[in-house]
Amino acid sequence: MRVEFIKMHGLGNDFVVLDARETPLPAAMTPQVAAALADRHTGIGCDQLIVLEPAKDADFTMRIYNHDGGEVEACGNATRAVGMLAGGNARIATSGGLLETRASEGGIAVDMGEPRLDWDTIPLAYAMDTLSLPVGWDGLEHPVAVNVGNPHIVFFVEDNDVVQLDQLGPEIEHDPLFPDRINVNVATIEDRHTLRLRVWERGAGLTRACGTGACATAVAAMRRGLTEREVTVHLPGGPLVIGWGEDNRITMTGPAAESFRGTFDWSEYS
Ligand SMILES: N[C@@H](CCC[C@H](N)C(=O)O)C(=O)O
Repeated sequence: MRVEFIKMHGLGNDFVVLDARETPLPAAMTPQVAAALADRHTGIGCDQLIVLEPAKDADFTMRIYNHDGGEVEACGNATRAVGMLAGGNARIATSGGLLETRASEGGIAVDMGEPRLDWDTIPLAYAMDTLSLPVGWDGLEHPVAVNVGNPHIVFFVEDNDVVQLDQLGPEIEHDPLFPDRINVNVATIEDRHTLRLRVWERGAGLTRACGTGACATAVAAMRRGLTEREVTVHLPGGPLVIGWGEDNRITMTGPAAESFRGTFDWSEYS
């Protein structure tokens, strides 16, 4: 059976979107099918596979699968992309919580909800101060841990361009300190309004941008008193504006785009 897909991206973090709001998929999505579709050599190719389904208390549900097929709770860039697909304003149910998008001058703005900061909500394997974990990996030390729907660890360094993230990223992602694994962010503070960020994503590796990584890093910088409560985060794929309001909610604003549409034969992937 042929299934339609939409290829989208947010700052080069790319997605295959399967819109099952009206027509269900031929069978339930599995990690194996998701990984096969995400494969850049033998599938369509993407960092994350997104499945949209009907919802009771929201406009629709967004299910998120990493490049490796694992289902996860949140994806900031995909939230902007599917918000755009829905016309700008949408209430989207995810396993990480309800997210709201609206069309804005800078593209799509998303209310990403409240960050979780306690060690067991990250989650970490042991009780620790999440503002400065007493751990380090080859020069990367004393990170901040933040959960913004998904788990992140943030290192502040003098020059994030020189960090060997392709080597340290997988080591940190799989460290037993992180029972659910972790997304790894290395950031450099430019000034009180500007950050530079590179991200090793759990289950996807190095990506051009990570929306939740930008949110987690902004919150980490604000908790440390390094920046103001609104910052521009420059990722390899471009900038996102992140605010952390007095109401404790995070707002992310940035672009999203559709690349192309197509169809594939479900039986080839299942
Ligand atoms: N690209 C995403 C994050 C996708 C999920 C992440 N890799 C995880 O495993 O939590 C974003 O834009 O936030």
